[in-house]
Amino acid sequence: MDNGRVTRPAAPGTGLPQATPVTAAGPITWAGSPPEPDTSENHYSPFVELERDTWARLANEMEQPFDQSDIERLRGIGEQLSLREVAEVYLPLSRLLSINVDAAAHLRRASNEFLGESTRRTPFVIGVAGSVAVGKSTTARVLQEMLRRWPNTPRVELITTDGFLYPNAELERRGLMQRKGFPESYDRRRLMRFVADVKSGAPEVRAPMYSHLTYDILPHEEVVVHRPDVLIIEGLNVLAPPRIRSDGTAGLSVSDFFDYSIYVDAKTTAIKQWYTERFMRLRSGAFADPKSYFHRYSKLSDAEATETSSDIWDRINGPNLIQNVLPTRGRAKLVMTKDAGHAVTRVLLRKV
Ligand SMILES: Nc1ncnc2c1ncn2[C@@H]1O[C@H](COP(=O)(O)OP(=O)(O)O)[C@@H](O)[C@H]1O
Ligand SMILES: CC(C)(COP(=O)(O)O)[C@@H](O)C(=O)NCCC(=O)O
Repeated sequence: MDNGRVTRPAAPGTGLPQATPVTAAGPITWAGSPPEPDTSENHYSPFVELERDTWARLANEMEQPFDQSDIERLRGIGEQLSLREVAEVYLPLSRLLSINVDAAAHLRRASNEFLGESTRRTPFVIGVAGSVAVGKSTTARVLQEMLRRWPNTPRVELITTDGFLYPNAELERRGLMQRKGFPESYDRRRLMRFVADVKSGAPEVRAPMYSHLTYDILPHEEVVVHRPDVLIIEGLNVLAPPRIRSDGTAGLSVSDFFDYSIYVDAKTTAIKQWYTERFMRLRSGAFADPKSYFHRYSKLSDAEATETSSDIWDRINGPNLIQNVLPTRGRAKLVMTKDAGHAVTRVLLRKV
């Protein structure tokens, strides 16, 4: 995990435009008032659905901020990310997020004025949820890099929730080694405290770190978050609903502290395929390192590797997706749906 700590400064005039109005993209059919009340099934959905073409048109006047080397650096193992995908999908998304950051600042100022308060700006927190292997990390890294180039958000930090998994020794003790990634495999109280501290404006908040290499928490490492303009929190369960207490009342959930949330979505069959393909790549890459927890898998034949990854998926990641992750999709403010080739084909936006 590199936390995307890429120190490339926002370059005024060479990156993104100062504040291109979204309407510069031309007529947006979904934004107009329909002549007749919408009585379709969609009427009852909390989301407006935008096909890729409509979404991509929003980027019309915006300048491509990345070059090919940025793409190579930001894309995860096995991910298909192109300059076109960045321009047509992620650029409008970063602009929408930037608009939301401005709106939150405006609301805070107006509320302060009304209440006679003088509260300080705290980080704008964005949650990125979705299955294992769906490409959350790439989405989060791309957004981090893009948001840094908008004038109102130069300081964007990123953390992944795997740091809040219990260490393997504790998972063993709780009988959860085969449940890694399920809600109960995380120290949810610690994660909640972390997000609450960030959102209350604490100057320095620390998070533990996880290593995919050792498949365990790194006991002597941590990520330190210093009151950024934006904090992106990426992880499987970031949209999980609150737990119900024994007296029947609901507690808080991490997402109560989010200012915005994104769910990265794709068909389960496609995600399983991506997981398997990534496993094959890791076999000759990361697993070849003797320090890798999965080193024993580096010697597997193609057929054995396919069987092993399929088994891990069917026992752990697949059931977790169905039981815990997918049910949180409707809690997101925005859902990005990918096709089997990793391209985003539509965007669902919560109605405002
Ligand atoms: N066993 C592994 N060894 C090394 N890297 C891994 C391993 N498993 C996953 N990764 C990397 O960790 C990151 C997070 O993966 P994951 O949690 O599946 O989320 P996503 O694919 O949605 O970003 C990805 O960049 C992936 O390539
Ligand atoms: C570490 C993960 C639980 C993801 O954690 P996240 O950052 O989403 O909280 C996942 O990548 C994982 O390792 N799952 C366990 C099963 C497997 O090895 O694929």
